[in-house]
Amino acid sequence: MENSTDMTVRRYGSRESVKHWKSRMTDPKNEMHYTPPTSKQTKPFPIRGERANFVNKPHVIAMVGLPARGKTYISKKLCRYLNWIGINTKVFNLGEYRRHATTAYQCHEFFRADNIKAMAIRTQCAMDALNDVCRWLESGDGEVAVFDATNSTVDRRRMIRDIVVGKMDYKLFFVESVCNDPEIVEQNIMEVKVSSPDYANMNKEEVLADFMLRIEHYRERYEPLDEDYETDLSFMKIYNTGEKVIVHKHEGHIQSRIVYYLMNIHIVPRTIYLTRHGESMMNLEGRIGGDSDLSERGWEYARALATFITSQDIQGLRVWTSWLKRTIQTAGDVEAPQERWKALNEIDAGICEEMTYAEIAEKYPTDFAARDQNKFPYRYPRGESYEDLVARLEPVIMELERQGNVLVVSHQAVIRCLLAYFLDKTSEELPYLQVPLHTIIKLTPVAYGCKVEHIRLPIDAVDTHRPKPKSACLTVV
Ligand SMILES: O=P(O)(O)OC[C@H]1O[C@@](CO)(OP(=O)(O)O)[C@@H](O)[C@@H]1O
Repeated sequence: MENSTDMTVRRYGSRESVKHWKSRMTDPKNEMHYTPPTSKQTKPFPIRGERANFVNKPHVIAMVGLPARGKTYISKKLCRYLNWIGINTKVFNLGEYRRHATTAYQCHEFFRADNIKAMAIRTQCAMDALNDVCRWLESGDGEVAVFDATNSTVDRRRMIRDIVVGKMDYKLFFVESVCNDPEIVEQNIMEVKVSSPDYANMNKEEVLADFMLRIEHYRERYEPLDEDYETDLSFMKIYNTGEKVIVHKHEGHIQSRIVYYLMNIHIVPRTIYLTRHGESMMNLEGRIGGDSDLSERGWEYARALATFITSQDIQGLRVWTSWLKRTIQTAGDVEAPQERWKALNEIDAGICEEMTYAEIAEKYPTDFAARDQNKFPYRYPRGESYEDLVARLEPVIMELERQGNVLVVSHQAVIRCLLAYFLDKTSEELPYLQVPLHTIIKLTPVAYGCKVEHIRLPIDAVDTHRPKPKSACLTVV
């Protein structure tokens, strides 16, 4: 899956915190107390669901570790998570700068410690990447930049600290991935390095041999992070993909969240199955929310789902449903341990619960138009927004990251939020993701992303998807 670097799309979080921090740094009159930004008041309509800002000083997360230790995997995953919770994050991968600055990769010799010419290019690339990191954070667009490189010597980390902390006064947190299990390293090389542009013309065996030598060149100079030596640095060290974790001097909310998240992820292969409940009585009437029973066809789907799951013979499967009848009925015949999560309940439509879209448009035309204009932050009066839902679902994501095979039976809006996390979708795309009834969405982790399969079971159902109107002003029901 591609890492999202699209800066034109505003992610869930507000950038006001960073802009405000910048103005504080540049305005000599400014005291250290916080003045809320005023620009929110000029938005086209009040964004009632806007979440609290998390980041009031830009952060650089710098990876550390020998090649093939999962640094890029961690960087991309962390970036996806932070964007999903509303913190605008981007990965800067040093390998890409190096490929850009050099002609086609020849072999491991390029990485020898005594290759002076190559070393000069590599140092320049690191400076260029860091420059871009700082420019991006300075522009106010970004909140967290992940610097994906080996950063494997004390000297390199000192240079990063001098620029990031000394010059820019940003926060800096190092994440080191240590792996001494040769099987994991080899698996990593075979899964991701063989398809690297560096190795376009080599077969798998040649790639493995070359990459092992590349690692040896790095190992000659490798200086792992050490709390007794680099005493001032904030960092965490992850051993063997999470077997052990050490945290040193982490500071503040954002670093705590990063530590907690990275402590929960694992790389054991598994599959996540997402499905909505079977068609409900309210779906048949075109009504949103409520707690109705399944329709005749919904019950049929429940039976077909159980048969499908049995046919897949999924090891250690767990089933999670919401607290609402339609999901519990749908999962009823599935033979696996079941858990009910209130957090998986459908979006609370507040005063619009159990109404049809046409009724809402007639009774609350202003609200209806506001939702069409900007669906993600729109909060139903006395109900929830998609943005609220993402916050409510964070513990579910964290637990999904810890688990093996799971079948989640939930609702249209909830599954959109979960899908957005796994597929790295923006807040604009999220509320319009297609989650049809009577369809199982199978997610299998591959390399840096997820493979998605839609398995439609052959039982008819109504279509509850309401697409984004062409013009938000001309709302058509
Ligand atoms: O955000 P929109 O597109 O309105 O979709 C969410 C709606 O989907 C529905 C069906 O219309 O979900 P579900 O049937 O999965 O419980 C409503 O309950 C919910 O309000």
